Amino acid sequence: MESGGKTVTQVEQWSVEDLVFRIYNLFANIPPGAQTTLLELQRDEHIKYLNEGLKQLGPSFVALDSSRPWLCYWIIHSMALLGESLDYQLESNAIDFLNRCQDPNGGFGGGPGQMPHLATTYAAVNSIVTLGGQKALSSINRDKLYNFLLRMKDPSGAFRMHDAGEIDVRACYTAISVASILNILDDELIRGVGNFILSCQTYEGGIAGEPGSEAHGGYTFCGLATMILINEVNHLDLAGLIDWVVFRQGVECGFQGRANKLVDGCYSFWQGGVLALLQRIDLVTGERLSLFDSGEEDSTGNSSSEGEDTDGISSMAEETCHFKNGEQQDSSCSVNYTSSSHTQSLGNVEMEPLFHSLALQQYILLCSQLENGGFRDKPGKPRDFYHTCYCLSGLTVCQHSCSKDYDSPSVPGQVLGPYSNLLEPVHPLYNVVLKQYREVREFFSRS
Ligand SMILES: CC(C)=CCC/C(C)=C/CC/C(C)=C/COP(=O)(O)OP(=O)(O)O
Ligand SMILES: [Zn+2]
Repeated sequence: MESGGKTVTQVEQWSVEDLVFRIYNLFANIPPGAQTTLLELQRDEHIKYLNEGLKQLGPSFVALDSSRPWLCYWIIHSMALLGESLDYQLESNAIDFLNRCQDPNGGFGGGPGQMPHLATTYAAVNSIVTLGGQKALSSINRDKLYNFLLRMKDPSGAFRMHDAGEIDVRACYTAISVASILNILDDELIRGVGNFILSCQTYEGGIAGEPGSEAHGGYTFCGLATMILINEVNHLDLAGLIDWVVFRQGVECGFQGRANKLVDGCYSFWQGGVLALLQRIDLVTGERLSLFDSGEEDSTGNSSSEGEDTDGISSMAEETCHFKNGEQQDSSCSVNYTSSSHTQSLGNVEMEPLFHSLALQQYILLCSQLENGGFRDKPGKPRDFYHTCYCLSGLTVCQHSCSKDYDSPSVPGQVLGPYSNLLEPVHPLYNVVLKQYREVREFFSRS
């Protein structure tokens, strides 16, 4: 087949410029009916690919031996995004397997008997939350997990990935995220984290993994989500952050992770998720940000100070709509950007949607999706479960980017391709599907 002067066999070697050309050509030359087919999410093929992956997670599986909870998360979360439930036996095997990765002194390792690590703890906890139900949720030893988190805390307040391991923004995010979702977050875990993240925001506006390094989308997501979870997001230079991240969406329509690098499907979530969070800061934190800035009282009549307000965390995690004149607006309230604190810090500029969501969906569906299932970084690269998870996560963030709150039905115009492409919504702070997030909040609010 000829397309734009290149044969299909050449497509896999196409450069970024060729990709743009390909996208334009596809839409210029193909009749409107056929365009929809090209943009169709290949649900059945993705589910087949993911199910095959789940079956391989058994004891004979040796690849990525120290990242097996990650494989569980990437596959189980992808299935949940597609609205697909797991086979009963596979689900039960996954719970047992993750339980065997749990260290007797708290936290989860990369496999049974491996030392506990914050990244695999985050992956295991998010997998268990996504599996849901009494058996899965009660398998987490929260007391021991809390002790593990305290052990990972450096005297500076930041976290190490593992015993004697590196201190970085990922470690802070994974620690705070699991503590928050399991309802064990307290002042001691929060102490010093905000200052560490602030020291990682660079002159470019994005956030680096550690002080002095280059801003990167993966760390920027981790840093921003952490600052929201600990109720200190107003300390970041939000105008600089927005400025950095909006320029990471390239002419190819996908996102790059850092300046002067190629776009990659996985940044659809890391960078798209940053924008989803920034757009919703008002929604997730109420008007507390502006109240912090001015030192005024909050809507409940309490004057708040940052860092000590754990109630702010739960109110945010329950997706509180913003309060006006002491009255909580109902769930139909609209997000009023002009009244939000971050627009104040931007000089009251009225905010448009922060990224081109339809264009990003186009990159994900046309360039990252494989017809026979799975997603990849870009054409020419093979599919894998990591990219499948984060391309699907980016897709749902796009589809719900204009919703008033996380689980309002997506506006049809926001879904590129057929409406059957619509995925389950996620809670963007944790990247777990909203339904499962609700279940875990309810489950652990009792204890
Ligand atoms: C929750 C959790 C553990 C999050 C991890 C976040 C994440 C994806 C961090 C990215 C790390 C990084 C610097 C990659 C650069 O890789 P590269 O040089 O191959 O890619 P690039 O050229 O696109 O920058
Ligand atoms: Zn990638």
